[in-house]
Amino acid sequence: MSGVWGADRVRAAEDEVFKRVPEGALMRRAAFGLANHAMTMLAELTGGVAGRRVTLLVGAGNNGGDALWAGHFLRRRGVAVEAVLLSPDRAHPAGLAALRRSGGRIAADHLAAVRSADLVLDGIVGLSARGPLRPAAAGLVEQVEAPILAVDLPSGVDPDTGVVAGPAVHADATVTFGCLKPVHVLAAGHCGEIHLVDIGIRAELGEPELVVLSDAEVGARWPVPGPTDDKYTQGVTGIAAGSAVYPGAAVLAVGAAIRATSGMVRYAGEAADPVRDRWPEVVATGSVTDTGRVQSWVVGPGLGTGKAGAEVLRRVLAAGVPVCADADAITLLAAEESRWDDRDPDTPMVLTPHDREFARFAGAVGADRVAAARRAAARTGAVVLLKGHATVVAAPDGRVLVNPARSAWLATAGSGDVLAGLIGALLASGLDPLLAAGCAVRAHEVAGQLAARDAPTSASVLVEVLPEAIRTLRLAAGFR
Ligand SMILES: NC(=O)C1=CN([C@@H]2O[C@H](COP(=O)(O)OP(=O)(O)OC[C@H]3O[C@@H](n4cnc5c(N)ncnc54)[C@H](O)[C@@H]3O)[C@@H](O)[C@H]2O)[C@@H](O)CC1
Ligand SMILES: [K+]
Repeated sequence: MSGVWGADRVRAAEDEVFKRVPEGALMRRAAFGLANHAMTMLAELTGGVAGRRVTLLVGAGNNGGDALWAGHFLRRRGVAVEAVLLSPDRAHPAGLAALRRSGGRIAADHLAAVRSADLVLDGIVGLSARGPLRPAAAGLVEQVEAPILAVDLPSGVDPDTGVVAGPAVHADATVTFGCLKPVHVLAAGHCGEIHLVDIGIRAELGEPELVVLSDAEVGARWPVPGPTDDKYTQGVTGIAAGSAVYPGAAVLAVGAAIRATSGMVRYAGEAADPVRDRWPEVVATGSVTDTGRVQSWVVGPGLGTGKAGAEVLRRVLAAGVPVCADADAITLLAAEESRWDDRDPDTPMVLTPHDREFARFAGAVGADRVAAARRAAARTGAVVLLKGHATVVAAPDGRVLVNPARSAWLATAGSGDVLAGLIGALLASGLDPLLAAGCAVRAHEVAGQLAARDAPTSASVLVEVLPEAIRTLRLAAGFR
């Protein structure tokens, strides 16, 4: 489990450490780790470090200080280092002196320094950054052709929200210090490969603000049958989705639930025939009232937002079992406040909105996606899974899981139906709703990778590769 802490918490932890350790010592430790990664990158990129050139982009604060100190360590290993000082009067004095002592140069011609580099270190701004890159820095970054190693975080990306509101660094790799910050999981695409350098603040950080589940953790939690299990004891998933006009959503959600666990799946709705044709193992009926007992319901995909859909939602919410409400179910809940009352507030619920659906029941998402999801979860008493490139899953008690996307292949029609089916199956197995949603997102993501293999894919293929995705997760957890 990787913990993630915001800028304020990191600063507070650093302040605690400064009571015992001089400020400069922490920075030198950070910069030494940074220089090591720069050396590795240089060696990989150019087959050796002799005669290689590193250019430092140095801003006004300690982030620039890190870059200058790293330049000093690189100089000592024979690398040619040039520093571009974006705010010459405010460049970190000790870092600047160290770089000068070891023979590093201050660039007179900024453009030439950037263009001649084999590797560029982005020390423009770090944790105290506000807003996008300013024009001078943006102009230089645009001219960089060499790989960029971001110091702590890619400059121009908001440290706490990952928002990119204008020009920003697109790093090939990022070396961060002490812990992961929200930018690394919410804007992973701007960070490249992320390396963490320990600077001894972990003990002062306390409980993480966000958590990223690893493949191994998801694999370890994935429900599998034990020797005494039968089809009922593993949890029966009910799927109330699809319609005569839109049977596809039902077929996909049912398929995902079937492949997620070995438990049983029941289907209720107008698409019973196509569902049965595709998935003979499903017990399919026309209506939720005829369905036998289930341990969870998935309601919403392709359901429709008319009277019939509303009645299905009402019955599902009143069933007293965990519910994953997706798509049309969210729209129905948003349309009429009183529909929330059909739910027993103690029964777990997972809502899976994209931004537009979210806005319907909780207001505009805004720049801070984590805060928005947390707010909506607290208000509804449900786990809120806010879809996006990074998926944010918030529990009513304030816990938040984030899944940083590794690609965008999952942005395809029907992908959400598959996710809903997965969540339903994990809820039926008895997993805590936050974990059910978090584990489902991860499996969905891994399935997306396997399905796409660098070419566009489809939701049907996602369902096909689910067993392989679960196998991958379980392998990561050491199950063979
Ligand atoms: N506190 C410490 O001892 C340590 C700090 N570390 C480094 O220090 C960084 C934080 O340093 P600082 O708090 O000095 O702040 P930054 O280096 O992030 O920013 C410095 C200043 O840049 C200006 N600025 C803000 N947004 C800007 C923008 N968009 N464009 C241009 N300028 C902008 C502001 O005046 C800000 O105070 C961390 O990210 C990390 O790299 C590490 O050395 C570890 C130890
Ligand atoms: K930076």
